[in-house]
Amino acid sequence: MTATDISSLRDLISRFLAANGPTEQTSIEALTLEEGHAHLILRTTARGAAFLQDVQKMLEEKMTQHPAVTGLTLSLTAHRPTSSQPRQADAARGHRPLALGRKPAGRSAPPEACLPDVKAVIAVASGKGGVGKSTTAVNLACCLARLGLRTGLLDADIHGPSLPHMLGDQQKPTVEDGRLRPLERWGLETMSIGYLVDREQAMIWRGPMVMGALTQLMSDVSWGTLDVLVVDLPPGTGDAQLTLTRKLSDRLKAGGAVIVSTPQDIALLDARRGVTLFEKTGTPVLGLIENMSYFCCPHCQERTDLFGHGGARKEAEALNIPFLGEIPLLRDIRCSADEGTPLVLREPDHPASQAYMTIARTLMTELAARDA
Ligand SMILES: Nc1ncnc2c1ncn2[C@@H]1O[C@H](COP(=O)(O)OP(=O)(O)OP(=O)(O)O)[C@@H](O)[C@H]1O
Repeated sequence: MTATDISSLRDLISRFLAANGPTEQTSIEALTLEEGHAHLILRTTARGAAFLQDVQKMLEEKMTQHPAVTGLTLSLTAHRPTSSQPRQADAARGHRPLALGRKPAGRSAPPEACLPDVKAVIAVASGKGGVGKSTTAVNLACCLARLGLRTGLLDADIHGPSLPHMLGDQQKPTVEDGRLRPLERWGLETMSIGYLVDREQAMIWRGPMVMGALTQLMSDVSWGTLDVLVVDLPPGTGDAQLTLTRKLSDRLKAGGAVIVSTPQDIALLDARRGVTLFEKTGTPVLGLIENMSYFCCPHCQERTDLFGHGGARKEAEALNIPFLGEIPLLRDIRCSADEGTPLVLREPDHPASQAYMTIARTLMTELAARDA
């Protein structure tokens, strides 16, 4: 080992942190090199730790490409959070190292158990945007709460959070004991990035920032004990969805994914991609919902199949997954979402509310079967 090796290694780490941020919160606490084995301790904040967990593997790979490095031990220490600062998951409290111990270079530590007091997660997904995924997630979560389950609702759509609007809540969450308290709304524990930052601000976040924010919404929120957490995933089947599904994989095994689609061929094609994504990550698919299934004229009640009809049922059969039900395209559903009171609460006897309730009962039965 030479002083030049240490110095060039230090440079490499600093450049990596500058490129993958947040540098203002992360510094090299210690770096040693003994017979080719590098020991690196990074000091960071709760927010920095969340980012670093996502880029840790890349950093390890970069370091082991350095000619003087044959092995690596990487530890993170977190600053003790102040009362106004949300903290990273339990393992990062105080100065306790996040990832300790020798491990082969290039291998990440096993992920922390995410949401330890949440029994099951139901991820509501769609292959494309605008098909009514959030509307479905909100109404289903309210139904599950009405059925007696302790239910949470997490808006994981960082680029287009709609929960504050759909739940009619513009408050800011408070911080208690270093963690964000979910907002209690309509009997649900709820959290959304939309409660914390301006929509425009979150819109421009790039990949690592999005993943950092998502990690914090799961780990730095005192969700408490929940029977089920409904997660409104971002639309599409990209990296964010894949990473989230992997992070939640434990809890998703006790729950699963619900895919929302409209009846059109193009939307169904995207829904098929969604099924493939969940199969890839070993997430059980609870089924497919056809939203905007048909239009009912509010005046004469005549039914029109605007986008065709029954496509999702056929697609579900072809994919060998359950078909959970159909929700009509209704002005009442749109209006109640815009007014901040989900239809199932505003008009529980409405036929569409009953359709949501039937789907929620099927989901609850499925969760109970997994729990048995
Ligand atoms: N069944 C329905 N009948 C009438 N309007 C609906 C229905 N489902 C959703 N909508 C309306 O369609 C619009 C889009 O819905 P929503 O935000 O739930 O879609 P999304 O798939 O979550 O979109 P994205 O994820 O791209 O933001 C909203 O105005 C919502 O009120």
